[in-house]
Amino acid sequence: MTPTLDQVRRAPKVLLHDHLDGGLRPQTILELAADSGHRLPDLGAEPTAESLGRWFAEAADSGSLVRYLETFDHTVGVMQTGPALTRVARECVEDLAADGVVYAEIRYAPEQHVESGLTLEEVVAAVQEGFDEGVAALGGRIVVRQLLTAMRHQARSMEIAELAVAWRDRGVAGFDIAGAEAGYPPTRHLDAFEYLQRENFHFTIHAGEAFGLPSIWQAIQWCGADRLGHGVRIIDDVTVHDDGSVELGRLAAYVRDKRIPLEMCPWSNVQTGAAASIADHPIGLLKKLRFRVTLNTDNRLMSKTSMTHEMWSLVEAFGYGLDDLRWFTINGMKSSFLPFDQRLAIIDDVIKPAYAALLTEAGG
Ligand SMILES: O=c1[nH]cnc2c1ncn2[C@H]1C[C@H](O)[C@@H](CO)O1
Ligand SMILES: [Zn+2]
Repeated sequence: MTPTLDQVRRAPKVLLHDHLDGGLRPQTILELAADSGHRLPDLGAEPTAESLGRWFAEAADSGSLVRYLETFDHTVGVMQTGPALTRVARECVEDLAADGVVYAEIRYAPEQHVESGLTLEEVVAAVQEGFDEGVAALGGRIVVRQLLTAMRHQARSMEIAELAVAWRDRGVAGFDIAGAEAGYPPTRHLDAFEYLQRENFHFTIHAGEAFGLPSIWQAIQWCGADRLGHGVRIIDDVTVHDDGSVELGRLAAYVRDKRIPLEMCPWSNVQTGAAASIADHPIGLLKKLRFRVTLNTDNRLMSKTSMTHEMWSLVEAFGYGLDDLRWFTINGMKSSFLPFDQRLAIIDDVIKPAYAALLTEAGG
């Protein structure tokens, strides 16, 4: 049964892959740029929230991850003070809650926010302050955790991993590496991943987005990633025969057997050229094959998206019903870096009852 857009809006959502510096409100960027003197891109006329938002989406719509990433200069550029980081973090929580998100893990790279003299510690504290303010203002309707990202072309991953562990009981649930994938394999940061494993901590790795199976293989078999950021290229290890039968290669079989979560971000992949369109996105087949697929936004500003938009696009492209959206949502919650009892509580007390009510309303 096809849900209405309004039902999708109201459905509870879980978001594991969303970049803090990829989700700013355009109006906030304008105001923070005016405060800080950061030079925004030349739009030919005085920028408005609308024209700036359009610029991000168009510039990011490049077919290349490297060019997509260039737009972040103008979000990271205005996130260099404590108050700016706190504001962006608070607004992020407000926007996600308004979109129906009940649990979110938000990532960013602390090392990119020290240009004006903040310490790494101060960066994490400022973001946490914004999350706490946002969650408190919403009466705890949403649970939010930080993931600390290290940039894969830099050499600070060990330091960031230690920072994440130091904050593990104060709002940081995990670690990640991001940035241009080709030329920067996950094994470059093996020491950081080994450290995190020794600390019994959690991490995900952006892998299989702009680069293929070797990146996914390294992330899992060398680095021990709990989850894969994107992981779309796992489809290269899946063969569909003429008679419709499907054969999994060794790596794809391992990922499915071990229930390794794929943090899929369909619209981001269309923009960077990792998928030709939503209808052609491997998420359709991977879901059918029962991989542990989760649905995410990646960068709400650059991809002009939201969880509602991602879900609605899948409803339109694949005819998904509320039961399919519930499956993605529960997969997301099962795959989160929260302690098991807290995951279960959100599934049993929040997600299941809300979907049951929606299904009853939809007559199913
Ligand atoms: O989809 C992505 N792939 C790789 N890196 C990404 C993606 N989206 C954002 N980033 C980078 C740019 C940000 O500045 C950084 C930290 O959030 O992570
Ligand atoms: Zn990402």
